[in-house]
Amino acid sequence: MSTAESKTENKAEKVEYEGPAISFEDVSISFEGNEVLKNVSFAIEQGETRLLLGPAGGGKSVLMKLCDGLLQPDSGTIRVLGHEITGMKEREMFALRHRIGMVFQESALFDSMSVEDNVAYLLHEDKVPAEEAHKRVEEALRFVELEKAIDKFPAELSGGMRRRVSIARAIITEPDLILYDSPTGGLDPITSTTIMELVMKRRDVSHTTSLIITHRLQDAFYLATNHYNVEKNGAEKIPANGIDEKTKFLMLNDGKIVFDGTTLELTHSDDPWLKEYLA
Ligand SMILES: Nc1ncnc2c1ncn2[C@@H]1O[C@H](COP(=O)(O)OP(=O)(O)OP(=O)(O)O)[C@@H](O)[C@H]1O
Repeated sequence: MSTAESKTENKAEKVEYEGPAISFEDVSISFEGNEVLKNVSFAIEQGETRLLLGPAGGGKSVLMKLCDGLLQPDSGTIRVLGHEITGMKEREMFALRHRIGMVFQESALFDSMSVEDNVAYLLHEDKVPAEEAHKRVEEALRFVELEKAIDKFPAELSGGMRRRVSIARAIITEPDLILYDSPTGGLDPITSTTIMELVMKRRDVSHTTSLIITHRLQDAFYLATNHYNVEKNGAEKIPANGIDEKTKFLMLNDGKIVFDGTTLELTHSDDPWLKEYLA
């Protein structure tokens, strides 16, 4: 069986669509007169992993919330997974959100629920039978290597474990797109690396399109220069200083796109602002 065939089989309900996974055309949004995104346009192709970087307050989280329909722009057009979501009714957006996994900043788990119920949250909403839900939770927890924590509560987990649970929750519906908002924020460097390995595994094993906000340049370059090795169950440097062709960068500064391109284009850029940011 070819890789493409086995990939389709593994996906619960893969929906085919034309065009990019995400596209923004001339999108602007303000809060109380403060223009946070200014005529932003870009596209993320299907299968791509896009790293979203830039100084604090530049509009990264706002951009991500627009992708999930949690915010609506003042002007411009946003398409996600083949649908125009600008002006979309909440009921339709709700259905589309089942195809989008979101890993929120600081994990955003429900403290009063067990790990199992946190991970199964969307399945319970969809009234998936208990036995099937339990099987899928086990599978998702296996992916993040946290099967043993299934009966624990968030307060009993470390920050890194909570982040793993939130990744398991995001992948439970086998989404076509994953949005990670600062998945390593607040974690120590070693734990951050293990979380980035999971992001890499999702990229290289499931080939899920993703958008990842990160404040840590080293995390971004780790993802751009390593592949996930299934046999070794870990990251491996791409030989000969190679880079992952599907991993690209998007930089936001003060509400404007200041870079949109490949790792090589970024590292070879002569733009003074970029050079200083990367220094
Ligand atoms: N709901 C909101 N109401 C008012 N202002 C908001 C709202 N959401 C975001 N902002 C403002 O938009 C600007 C951009 O915020 P955003 O969180 O997108 O930045 P960011 O690039 O993600 O920053 P960080 O790296 O610190 O997470 C900030 O000035 C913020 O205060």
